[in-house]
Amino acid sequence: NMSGSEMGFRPFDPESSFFSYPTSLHIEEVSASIVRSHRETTQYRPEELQALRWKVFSREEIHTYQSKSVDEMWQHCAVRLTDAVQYVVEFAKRIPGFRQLCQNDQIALLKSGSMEVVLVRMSRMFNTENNTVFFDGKFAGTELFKSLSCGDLIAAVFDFAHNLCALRLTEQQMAVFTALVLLNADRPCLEDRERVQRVRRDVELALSHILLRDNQESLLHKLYQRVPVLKSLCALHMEKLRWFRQLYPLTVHSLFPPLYKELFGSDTDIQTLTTH
Ligand SMILES: CCS(=O)(=O)c1ccc(CNC(=O)N2CC3(CCCC3)c3nc(-c4c(OC)ncnc4C4CC4)ccc32)cc1
Repeated sequence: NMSGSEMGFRPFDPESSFFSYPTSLHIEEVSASIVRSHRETTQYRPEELQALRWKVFSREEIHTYQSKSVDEMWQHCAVRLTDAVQYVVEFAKRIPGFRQLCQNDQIALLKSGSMEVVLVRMSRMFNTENNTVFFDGKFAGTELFKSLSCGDLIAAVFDFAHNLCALRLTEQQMAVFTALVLLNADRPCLEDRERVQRVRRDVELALSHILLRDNQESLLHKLYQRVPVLKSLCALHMEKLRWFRQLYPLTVHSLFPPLYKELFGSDTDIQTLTTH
């Protein structure tokens, strides 16, 4: 039988960056570490969401949300979104290799990728039977968000969540896919693209490895097809955010969570995102 090196599995030597194939053991370690980080940084476990499945908002509760003013509802949503983004930041920091990227690249990846990961994670909190998403402790339909006056955005978000939820990703598949969404070497203003690409490659191998093991290789294509939709959702969201900021500059400036400036402002304050 052939020896290890003849079989093409050179020992993974982190120094030699030229021909270093990660061994399948290394890829297993990368997957396991990402899945563990995912489990530690998702606010609700699948079984908890399953138990809450039929906890939907009453007509009165929906009415209360719908009677909020535009800026009240945006503020309310902003708090929920910031909470979700904070968990994504924690997840990113635990992806093998992410912390080794320079701080500016970590921030650039989070600035452009954290909302996309929030949207992907929303699909695990979606109930395709009654088209509701888990929000504020119960499952809500699109009508609950009426006072945001962003019907097209909310409809598109629900549509995306529904389609992704229908793929029935396992937690492991979801974990590695969200790590891939973050480790995008094409993001704007990256200082060391090759470095991001190298970290990404191990995660790409991890996803293919997991899908192969689950006998679901066809999912890879379907997942990659969803990435441009994610991008367009975030672009639509940024459009709405600009519109909202024009109407309610004070709200955005004073009441939106501090994370706002880092993720959407120009001056990137490194503190909140990368400390604690
Ligand atoms: C990132 C921190 S920040 O820079 O300070 C910041 C930046 C932007 C905003 C304003 N956008 C906003 O609040 N949005 C947008 C969207 C709907 C379109 C895309 C995601 C969304 N979604 C939710 C949300 C959910 O948030 C966790 N969870 C379940 N469902 C939903 C709603 C059905 C969409 C809750 C708020 C929310 C607020 C704060």
